[in-house]
Amino acid sequence: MNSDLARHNVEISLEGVSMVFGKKGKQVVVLQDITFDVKQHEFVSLIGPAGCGKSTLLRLMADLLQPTKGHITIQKEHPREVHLRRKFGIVLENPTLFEWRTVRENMELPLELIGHSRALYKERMDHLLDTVGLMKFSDYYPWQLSSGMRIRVAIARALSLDPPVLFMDEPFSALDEFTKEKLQLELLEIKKKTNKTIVFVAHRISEAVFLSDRIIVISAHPGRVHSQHHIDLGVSRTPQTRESELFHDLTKAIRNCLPEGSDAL
Ligand SMILES: Nc1ncnc2c1ncn2[C@@H]1O[C@H](COP(=O)(O)OP(=O)(O)OP(=O)(O)O)[C@@H](O)[C@H]1O
Repeated sequence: MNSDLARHNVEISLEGVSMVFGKKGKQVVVLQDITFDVKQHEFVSLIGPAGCGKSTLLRLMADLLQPTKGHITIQKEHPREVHLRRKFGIVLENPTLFEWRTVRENMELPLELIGHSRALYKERMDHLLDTVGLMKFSDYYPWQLSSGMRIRVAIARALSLDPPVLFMDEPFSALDEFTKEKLQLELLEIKKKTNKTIVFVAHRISEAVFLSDRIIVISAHPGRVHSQHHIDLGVSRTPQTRESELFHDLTKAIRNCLPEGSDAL
């Protein structure tokens, strides 16, 4: 691919991004000189030792924080502009659902916030409910759902305005191993159906390898891009993919990049 074409495909771009927390005299440089691109429709995971700044990096991209230095663009625009036009969705760890609203009503919340008629979007909501496998549960309340189903509602809510980009911060970390693996497979299905660009803060190396097209390893103190790894496991990943030699080799290669004792195992 020539460089013009490669640039044309860029969805998110970070250039020389640094983040310093604290006031003068007691400043902590959390991220330093971070530069990378995320291509349209790519699934990119961030991984690194605890406290290296992965969530901070995601929050900078999602306009929840402003960088001390450097530039971030999404589709060549400032994240603020993109945020205002609701062109990305976010799913955080332990997402909050409104317990007095049904699954469908929780998903409709972003539409209501910008004054869209719910009736007009019924078809889209039906389609989304189908995409996340919750059609039969649309009238359930959050307290009637399993933890995995609650996360599926949060993903559907983040996609309700059909944004091209989805940011996810360790969305599965609180789930048991069985539910986590099921949700990872479902997320790949959702990705296939919706073709979103996804930036995902991963809890485990194996999770990042299973889900991603590319993994960016962040080193700590300060957080910098340590290395990037293309994950050539193809588009049709199944539970058997986790048993393959390539999967084990990729996981091992990334583990070897992380300092000993990192909790991202
Ligand atoms: N608003 C803030 N003010 C001051 N320091 C902060 C703030 N947000 C994050 N930090 C600090 O920045 C560092 C990076 O935090 P961050 O949550 O981004 O790391 P992380 O890699 O996502 O960690 P984990 O893997 O444990 O979730 C930590 O030392 C944290 O204490």
